Amino acid sequence: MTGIGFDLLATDGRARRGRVTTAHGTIETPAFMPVGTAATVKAMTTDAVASTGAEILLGNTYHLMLRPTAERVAQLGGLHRFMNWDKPILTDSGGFQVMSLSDLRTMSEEGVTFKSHLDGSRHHLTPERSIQIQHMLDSNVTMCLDECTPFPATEAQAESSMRLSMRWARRSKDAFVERPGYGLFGIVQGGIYPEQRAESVAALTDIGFDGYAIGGLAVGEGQETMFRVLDFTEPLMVKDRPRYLMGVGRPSDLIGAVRRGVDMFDCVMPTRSGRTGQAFVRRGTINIRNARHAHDERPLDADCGCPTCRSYGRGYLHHLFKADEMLGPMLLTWHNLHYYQDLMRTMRQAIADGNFEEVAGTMEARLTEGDV
Ligand SMILES: Nc1cc(CSc2ncc[nH]2)c2nc(N)[nH]c(=O)c2c1
Repeated sequence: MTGIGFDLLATDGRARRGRVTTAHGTIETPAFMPVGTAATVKAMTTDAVASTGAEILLGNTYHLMLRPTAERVAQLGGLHRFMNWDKPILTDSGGFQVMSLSDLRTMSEEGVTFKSHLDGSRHHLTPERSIQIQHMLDSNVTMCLDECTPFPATEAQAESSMRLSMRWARRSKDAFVERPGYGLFGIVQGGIYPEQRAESVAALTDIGFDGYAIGGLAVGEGQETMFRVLDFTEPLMVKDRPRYLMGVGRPSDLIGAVRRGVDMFDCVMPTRSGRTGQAFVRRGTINIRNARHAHDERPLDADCGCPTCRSYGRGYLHHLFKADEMLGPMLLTWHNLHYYQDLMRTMRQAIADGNFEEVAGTMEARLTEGDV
């Protein structure tokens, strides 16, 4: 097997059931990838992450190059060994995080120069350097260095930004070291503009990648616009390679994007909001800090089989957050990640069974019931 393998196992409308094969194991798709930014999925051990059903997690070039540095992670055996995760890892290329985290950054044709948000030290990230860092991390899925076009952007701005990313994609591909079970994904840009999105898909397909991410979405455009961009972009993408929608999303985003042919997702929502006391449940969301949960002995979600819902009531979880006990963020993170994996498992089964629309419609309706 050269690069990353992908088998399309079933389709139901535009929804796809597939399997990605890497040197560190397989990933059933549609798949949700928990975010492990600084070599940890916050508040979770890797055994706990694996117990939720996650088969791949995300790392971040930006964070790891600053601390502890890619050289240190490589010296300590690579990211899998370093963080005790022996399944697949996908790493983002760093451009998005530079724009969202660091200040005093300058973009050029060569790459991006920025100051570390940790200690103000200066760093330079080029397509070549990003690919080299991801190789040192021993990442199974490497992402091209791209510029995530801001929203809103004019069509001219989106075109210029996308074309820079396409030139960087070519340089990323030239710098990538091919290894069996390891792959490089291109990232489609183009803002909300059909012609720009089409040009980007064509450019990346012409270069040739193991998978294709859809970038430049989940940047404030809203769900309706995101789905509209997917509706005219996805049909242009090759069917025999995985599609990865970056930074998405809430449960209703995942359902709508699977319906539109997306295979892989990542989002900080289940982990970040779990730490703030927001639980995702089948009927919507619960903010456990709300006083109405203080006396409630029911679990977060009666239909959830996670360790949190099996053993703890809302009243206890409410207490943990009010007392600022670290067990609170741990238990809500664990529940949210388990719920997200249950959602993906349900959609995978529905596509295989040929009743995706019925199952998805029922889940979408329940999400709006509220008053959980
Ligand atoms: N919305 C969004 C989110 C991310 C971060 S995905 C991620 N990295 C680490 C965790 N999660 C993106 N990353 C890149 N490279 N390009 C994008 O267009 C883009 C868009």
